[in-house]
Amino acid sequence: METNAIFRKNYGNFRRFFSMLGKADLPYLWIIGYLAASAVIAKVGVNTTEYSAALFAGNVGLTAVVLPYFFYQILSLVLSSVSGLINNLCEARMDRNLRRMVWRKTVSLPLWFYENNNPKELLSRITTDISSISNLVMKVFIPIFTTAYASFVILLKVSSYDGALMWSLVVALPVNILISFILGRLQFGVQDLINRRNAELTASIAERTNNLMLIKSMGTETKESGTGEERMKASYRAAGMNIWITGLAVPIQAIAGVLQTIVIILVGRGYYASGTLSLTEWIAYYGFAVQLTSILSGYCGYWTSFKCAQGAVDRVSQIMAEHSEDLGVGDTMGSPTGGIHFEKVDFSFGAKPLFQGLDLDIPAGRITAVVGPSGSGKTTLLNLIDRLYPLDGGAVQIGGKDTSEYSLASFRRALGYVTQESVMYAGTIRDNLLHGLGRIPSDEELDEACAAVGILDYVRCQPMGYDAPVGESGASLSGGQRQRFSVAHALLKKPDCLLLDEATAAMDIDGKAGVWASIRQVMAGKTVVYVAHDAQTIRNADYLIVLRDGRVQSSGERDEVLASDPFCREMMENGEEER
Ligand SMILES: Nc1ncnc2c1ncn2[C@@H]1O[C@H](COP(=O)(O)OP(=O)(O)OP(=O)(O)O)[C@@H](O)[C@H]1O
Repeated sequence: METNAIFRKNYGNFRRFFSMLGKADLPYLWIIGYLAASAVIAKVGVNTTEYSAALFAGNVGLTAVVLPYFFYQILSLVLSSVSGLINNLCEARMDRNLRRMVWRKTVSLPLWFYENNNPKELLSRITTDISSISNLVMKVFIPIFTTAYASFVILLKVSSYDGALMWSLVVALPVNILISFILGRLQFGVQDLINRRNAELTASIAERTNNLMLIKSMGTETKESGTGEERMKASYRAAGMNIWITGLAVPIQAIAGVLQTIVIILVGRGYYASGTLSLTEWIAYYGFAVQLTSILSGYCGYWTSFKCAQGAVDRVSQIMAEHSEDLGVGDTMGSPTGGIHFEKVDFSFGAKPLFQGLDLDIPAGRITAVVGPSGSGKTTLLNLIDRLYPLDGGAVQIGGKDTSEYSLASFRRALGYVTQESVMYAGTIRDNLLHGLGRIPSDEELDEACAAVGILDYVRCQPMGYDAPVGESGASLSGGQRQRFSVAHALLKKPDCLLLDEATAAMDIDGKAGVWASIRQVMAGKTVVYVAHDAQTIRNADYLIVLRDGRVQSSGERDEVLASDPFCREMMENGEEER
């Protein structure tokens, strides 16, 4: 958690928060509507209180008191319902707009950002944190203004009875604020603990349900259920503390309210007894005092919500402050001619250097395999060609031109990349094959691509054909089938340069041979770079590069390197033995 830069506690950065709100296309007109309705409600509330005071003081004139009282009561009710509705609508719209903005930002962030930040935590930024922020704005910030205005209207009215009388309402203010502050801090502390305990419980359960197969095969069910129960107990203890503190807060606030009422009654009684206040004013004064007390006790809740949302504000505004990848800036990449050249490339993951001054040539129009021991930098090499990470130094060139001069969008369109994971989305086979293609190929073309990778028979066996669902992340497919669809998808893209990271590793021997024959045919005359791990796959290459510890150990024509490089010789010998 400490390594997670964006989740560092950095309270108080409200400049970033307001700049984020400024970009969120907030429903300003609705907010203004809400503020206007609240201002009218404050005024109407004063009238309602005064007419009800007159009524209870015995003035029961139908047109002078009773009808206006009904009118203001109904108006107040209608306006309160409308303003409540507007507030909720504003909050929902704000949720939507903020989520849209943060999601757009999130997908445009560079890859390293996701590696430095836990993706599961990022999900909760877009869901829970944004809800807290919308709630903070609509249920705390804006009501602070509206209730402050309502208090001001009440105080103004009371001061119109007698200037000094107003101070009797204000005198209890510091005590109320202090109580709100202390209770708010306590409640925030416990709420924060509950959130952390619940997050730990959720993460623990999610991790274990994802690894049920491992738990069962290791026979650790009892141990794991004990771990889950410990987390549940911790969560229960935090909830218990919350119940006690809330239970304590209610009588404390009630006692503070009673004390204030005593002050109000004693002061008001004196004014009434001396004839400074009429009976109607005395009742109205009491009504205003009760309203003001209830407004002030609401500030305790504002404080808690504010403190709870502060972390969310900080986390989300830090995401928004990150630099996005600029997809459109640079030259448009046409069909690259010429090989790939690494010119004194430096690259490190954090403080750990991987490539230092790496020089490397990958010939154009040929198939090049990158081999080497685990951790030697093969995958990273492909990632750097695809510009998934920024270089620390040096340049990667294609056809003599620095790849960073091309716009990312056109560059990545020209390249096809099948990664180690063969990522698939929950959708249909067609959705996955068409994903990001920017065109809709005919079924014949889909058939051709699927036949090339030996998966057409599988598609034809599906009652829904290309419209058959593949399950969450392609869960209803085998690893080899996912790889075949991923290669088919890359071939449909018709790339000028194809990168494959162990893209056939999960296929059987015959399957691999068929797929490689198709790749050779479809990519004839174009550049293919792939990571190979076994003796069979390595034979598909024309050219070989052997990496070791981030350096090129050997490179050259396949047969020459196979004969001379000790790592390749060992790999081939092991491969022969396995046959
Ligand atoms: N996201 C990352 N953050 C930190 N270090 C990383 C990251 N990705 C890779 N590395 C490190 O960089 C080195 C090279 O990793 P890379 O995945 O490129 O190796 P590889 O040769 O493809 O390995 P394998 O054959 O096991 O897939 C390794 O030491 C690895 O631990």
